[in-house]
Amino acid sequence: MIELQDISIAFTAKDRTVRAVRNASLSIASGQIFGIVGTSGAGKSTLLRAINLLEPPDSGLVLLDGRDITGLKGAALRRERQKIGMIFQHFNLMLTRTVYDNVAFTLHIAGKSRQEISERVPELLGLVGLSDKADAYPAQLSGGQKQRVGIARAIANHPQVLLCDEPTSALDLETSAAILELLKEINERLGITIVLISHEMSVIKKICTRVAVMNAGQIIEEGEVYDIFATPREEFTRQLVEHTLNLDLPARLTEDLRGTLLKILFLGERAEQPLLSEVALRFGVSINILHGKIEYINSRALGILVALLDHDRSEDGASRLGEAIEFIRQNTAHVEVLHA
Ligand SMILES: Nc1ncnc2c1ncn2[C@@H]1O[C@H](COP(=O)(O)OP(=O)(O)OP(=O)(O)O)[C@@H](O)[C@H]1O
Repeated sequence: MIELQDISIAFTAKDRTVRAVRNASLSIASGQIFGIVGTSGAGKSTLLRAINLLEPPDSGLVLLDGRDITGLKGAALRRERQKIGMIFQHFNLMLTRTVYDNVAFTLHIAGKSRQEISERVPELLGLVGLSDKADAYPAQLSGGQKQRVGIARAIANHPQVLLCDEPTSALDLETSAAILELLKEINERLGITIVLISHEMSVIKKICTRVAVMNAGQIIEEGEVYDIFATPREEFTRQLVEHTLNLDLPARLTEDLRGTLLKILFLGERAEQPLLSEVALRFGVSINILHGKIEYINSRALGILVALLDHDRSEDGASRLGEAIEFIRQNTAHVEVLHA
């Protein structure tokens, strides 16, 4: 369990002080893949680096399994840091050393014998899928392969925790997905707790179970990834989520609309049921679906539809439309009227 209690970190350069992290508190359960998301400059990196005290907090506490490690220095700090591996956006490999030596170096620093190193490095390279690259230099590797070396190095000393600082931001989409899969596998197979920061909600969605949202140095919202996507509380979070779900309609679709345009959210099994055809039959309204998708987040379905409802010109048409919208409201997670 990692606990951050009321962490604040400020940087002063020349006469300017930047309050990078402001009163941030988090509990991260062991075995979890925990995400921290926010736009550039939100303070994510600084908060992540507080966990292994690369960025010692000005105030607040860092607890690892209930032990306060905030004030540790020297050998005691180095011992704690062995329990926390880290990977970086730009990999931070030693360019003049081979893949084998990059990984071996970490083991050497931790005091492992030659024998232990010669057994452990091939095991690690196998785990990250680089058995055939032991003698290659970083310059000979693709971005994804470099990050695999970074991961092998970070988990070499059997850490409890792996900190990931924008681990896929320098990679293309496909490679990024493969690296996230590898991190997931490491979490499941080795039980290592992962804390990952990203500016992309899509990365968080793929791999994390819980997420904290940061804005201007503060944690503004925290919860299960599914819940944050389904019902974000803060406007800032809602915008991040909407951007990821990509529900923008082309302008021409919303010009000269006749009827009521709804955004409807279905959760869990409801996302797979044909509610709208039932509504059309029951209330005699027309339904035109303009946009829709079902996302699966941690294997739970989240359905989103943008639909235009309209009524005929009969006397009770308008009231039937009202009843239809109310029925949808009662049978789905959330209904937003985009245009009436
Ligand atoms: N060593 C430093 N010295 C001075 N200012 C810093 C330092 N490190 C970070 N900052 C400032 O603190 C704020 C938070 O930076 P941080 O890197 O934690 O944000 P971030 O959310 O990780 O963003 P990014 O993804 O762009 O790195 C920014 O305004 C940044 O300029």
